[in-house]
Amino acid sequence: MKVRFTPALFAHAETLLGQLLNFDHPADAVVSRYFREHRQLGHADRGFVAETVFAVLRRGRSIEARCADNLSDRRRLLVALLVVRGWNLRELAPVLKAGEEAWLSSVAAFDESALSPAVRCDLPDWLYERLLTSFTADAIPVLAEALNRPAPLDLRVNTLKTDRQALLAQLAEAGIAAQPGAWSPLAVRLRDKPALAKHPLFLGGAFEVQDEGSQLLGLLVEAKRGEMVVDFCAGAGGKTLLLGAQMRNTGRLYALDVSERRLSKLKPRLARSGLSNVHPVRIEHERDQKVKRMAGKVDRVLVDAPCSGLGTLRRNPDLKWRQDAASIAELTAKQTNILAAAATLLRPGGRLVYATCSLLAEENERIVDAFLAAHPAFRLVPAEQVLARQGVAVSGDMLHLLPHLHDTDGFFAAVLEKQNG
Ligand SMILES: C[S@@+](CC[C@H](N)C(=O)[O-])C[C@H]1O[C@@H](n2cnc3c(N)ncnc32)[C@H](O)[C@@H]1O
Repeated sequence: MKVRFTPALFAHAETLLGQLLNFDHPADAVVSRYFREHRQLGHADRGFVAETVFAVLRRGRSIEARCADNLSDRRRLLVALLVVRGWNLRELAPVLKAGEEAWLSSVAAFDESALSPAVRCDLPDWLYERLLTSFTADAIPVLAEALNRPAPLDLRVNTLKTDRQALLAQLAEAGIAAQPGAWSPLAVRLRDKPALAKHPLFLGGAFEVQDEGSQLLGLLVEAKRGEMVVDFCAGAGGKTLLLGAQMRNTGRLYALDVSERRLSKLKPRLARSGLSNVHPVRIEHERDQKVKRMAGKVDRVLVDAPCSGLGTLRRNPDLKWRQDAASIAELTAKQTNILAAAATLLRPGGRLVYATCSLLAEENERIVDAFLAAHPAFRLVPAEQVLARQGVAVSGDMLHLLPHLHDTDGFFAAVLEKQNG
């Protein structure tokens, strides 16, 4: 749908950007609140405003460099439209003021090659430096380019209600263009971004919205019928729902989280899904008595740990500006403690999957390596073997999903098994 580009619409983007650049709340929450407060904005207007302010968040450093001494929220937006979204001066004309056309022509001719690599990649210096410990200097711009693009919309078919082929046929009938995902046998990728919240297929529980990479983390658990399974950091239950369906709605699946607010978002999703084997449990912290009571009894545990979320920059570009070395250090301490506590739940022979949506080695393999060094009863099971059994061809002992290689969000996962005896 083509938007009617007017000074009034542009002013909405400017006001919203001003709020976002305070960085005091997550960008998606600020955007949702703004749209709730401005209900007169239709679907296309919202799409324009959200995509344009997100373009500024994604490409903030190079946009600032182009603006140089002329920096303002208005100019950030004009540069984002011209350089990031590829609008031309004729398309921008309805909002341009005197002198801005000439200024934008000089901005378009700006030579980025003199900028530092971190600025060219639109990454903060601390993050660029850390990525250099895992990626080559040639790979980081390719990774950054993928992270700076909007994510596609993926669905996970609910196998309790339907199968992928049937869902694809129903979506086609409803005029929604879709294709099977490239990796997950449960995934459907949509061509566009239709509003789905009121769609009968969604309300009937045929699918949930879930990035294809996130689905692979759930598949690594290989939860089976009749088992006792714990989703230790369940949040709003994106992965809980997949685990419950894998268990064919049998056994017991505990959805733990410290946040009542997040767990409460699981309730309507459970109702749609048709699952009745899920038990949401609010815990105070990872050493809660409710956790201790399950020690040694559980077949499988998923630890989808709280993390920097830097693998999700396609959706949450503000995260790179809202974190620093100190917040990462706090997270790694938390991840270490949660993993150690969650591991106590397993029976001998049981399996734990440690997962994050981070790109940083210190939140990922370093946490797992330290855990294995301190817990000789555990061994690493090659992730590629577990996925190959389910028809997924991704290589690596530990799973690294990357937007520039897999066209998913960035994810990490390791499968750990507790030895018998
Ligand atoms: C990455 S999110 C989980 C997302 C969720 N698994 C999903 O697929 O939608 C991490 C979750 O860990 C929770 N968390 C933080 N500290 C925790 C702790 N000590 N024990 C259990 N959960 C915790 C957070 O509230 C958050 O919901």
